[in-house]
Amino acid sequence: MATSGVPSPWNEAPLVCAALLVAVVAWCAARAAEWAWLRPRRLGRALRAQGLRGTAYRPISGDAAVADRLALEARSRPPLPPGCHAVVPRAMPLFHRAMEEHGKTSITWSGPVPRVTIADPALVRQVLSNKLGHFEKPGFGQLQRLLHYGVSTHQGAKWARHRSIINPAFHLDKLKRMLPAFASCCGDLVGRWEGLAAAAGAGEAREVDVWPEMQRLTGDVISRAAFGSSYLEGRRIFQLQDEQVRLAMLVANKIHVPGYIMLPTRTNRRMKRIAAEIEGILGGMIAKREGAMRAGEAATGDDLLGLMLESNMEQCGGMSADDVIGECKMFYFVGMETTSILLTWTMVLLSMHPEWQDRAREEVLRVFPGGAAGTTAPDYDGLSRLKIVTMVLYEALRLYTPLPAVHRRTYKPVELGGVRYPAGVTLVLPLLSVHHDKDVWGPDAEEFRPERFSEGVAGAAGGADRPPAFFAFGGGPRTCVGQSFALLEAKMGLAMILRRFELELSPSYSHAPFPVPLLKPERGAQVRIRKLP
Ligand code: HEM
Repeated sequence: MATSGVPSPWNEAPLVCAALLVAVVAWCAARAAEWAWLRPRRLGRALRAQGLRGTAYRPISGDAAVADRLALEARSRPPLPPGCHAVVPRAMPLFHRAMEEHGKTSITWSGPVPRVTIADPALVRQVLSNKLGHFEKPGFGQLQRLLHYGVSTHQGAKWARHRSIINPAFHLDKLKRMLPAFASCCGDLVGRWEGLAAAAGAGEAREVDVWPEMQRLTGDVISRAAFGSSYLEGRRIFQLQDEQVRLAMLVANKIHVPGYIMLPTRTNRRMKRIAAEIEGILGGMIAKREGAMRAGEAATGDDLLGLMLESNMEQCGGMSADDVIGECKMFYFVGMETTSILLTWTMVLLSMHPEWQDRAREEVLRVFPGGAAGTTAPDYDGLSRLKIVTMVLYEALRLYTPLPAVHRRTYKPVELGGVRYPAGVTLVLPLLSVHHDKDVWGPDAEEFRPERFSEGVAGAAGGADRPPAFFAFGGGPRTCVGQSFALLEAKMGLAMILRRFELELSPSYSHAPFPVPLLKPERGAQVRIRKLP
């Protein structure tokens, strides 16, 4: 049988496939070169051409690897003498060196990627306020998405929609309704400490590591405040997330490999199972609440989940069920560790500075009479009258800023402080360094002096005529949503602890602020507690 001379398109198929494959590989290679190699170099050249100088860190790949190396270096560094608050050189050696050598705007390189560190408070404020929309948060990696994915990671319209739904849950009148939950968790902690102190004998001191104690307290507070009566399920989520974070640390230095998280390694599989379990629990809780709300029950409660669902309903369902799950996961992440760090450093500082401990206790006992035996929980009016305690908390936030740095990326070309930045430059705003800057806070910047906040935050950095330079909660539109929540919780905790216990630094305490990624006490926070008569 004769075959026709017309060529079949199928005969060419392998050729076409091969050509397509070559084109795709070439395109990927060009993009990879552009993003991993050429583009960073171009950005670096554009910045250097304008006179910006910087410090190269030994080239290594990936942010997480840098973080690991910094962590190792910090661990090998000797602790600071107790009472020394000059923590920046120990906690942020890379940025500190860059600033010492090149001033308040400098470049740091880890590999070919330039990052500009900006430590001038006026420029920091300008970036955070983002008046013309030139700055965005840098992209978040696969690992971050697995851990939490909420308002703190979203951008643009999605961020604006989520933020407007979440904001009302943190209004003062709503926070006031959460106070009983705060008091009950603080009461549990105080009860446990009384047991420990009683076991030590009357008038005797007992050593506790306040760091895990404060983590437990703030974990309980966020569980109750976020999930109200479903608090025990909330606690389970907290345990799972804790394990998730520990696993995340194991894979952190491999995560820059594209698709790594998809590989079926044992750790990755466990992380995915955890994420699925958390989402299952949260999904069940949310469905139960939504069902109750649809049935017209006033079942939303005074907790964050209920308030968020209420606000979501008012705004005609701006968030999907998955979005609500993401936001709940985020509350744990951003809300728990930060506040526990604040409380831990505050207690360490009050143990180092007994004169301020006495002043704070006197104030607490004056506002909430009844002495160490006082059983009534502090109310909102009383907490808002605690001026000395507030000053102490602000000074702790200044010296031991829980989030030592925040990051932004230029979204469009922008001029800032006389330098023109192309789009795509990562900016590091080292809040901790700004808070320790002697040019801003005066020659006593490294000293614990809560009185600098006696007129509030605005005039704290060198008087009312100087612009504010306190950024512990960030600033601008992306300022911390939970600021009042955290301060109220910290005041409640401190008031209840101070009126019952005296704190002193334990001889076993080693002063080692540890920066990756939040400013934690690396070797614990051992404090001796003594029950007051
Ligand atoms: C002492 C405690 C806290 C400190 C020092 C702190 C600090 C910060 C800082 C510096 C930012 C800005 C990050 C940036 O600009 O990139 C931030 C954002 C945020 N914080 Fe807090 N925070 C604390 C407690 C809390 C609590 C208790 C919650 C919630 C329960 C919370 C929720 C958030 C959220 C949702 C954002 C993201 C806001 C946005 O991007 O629109 N924070 N926090």
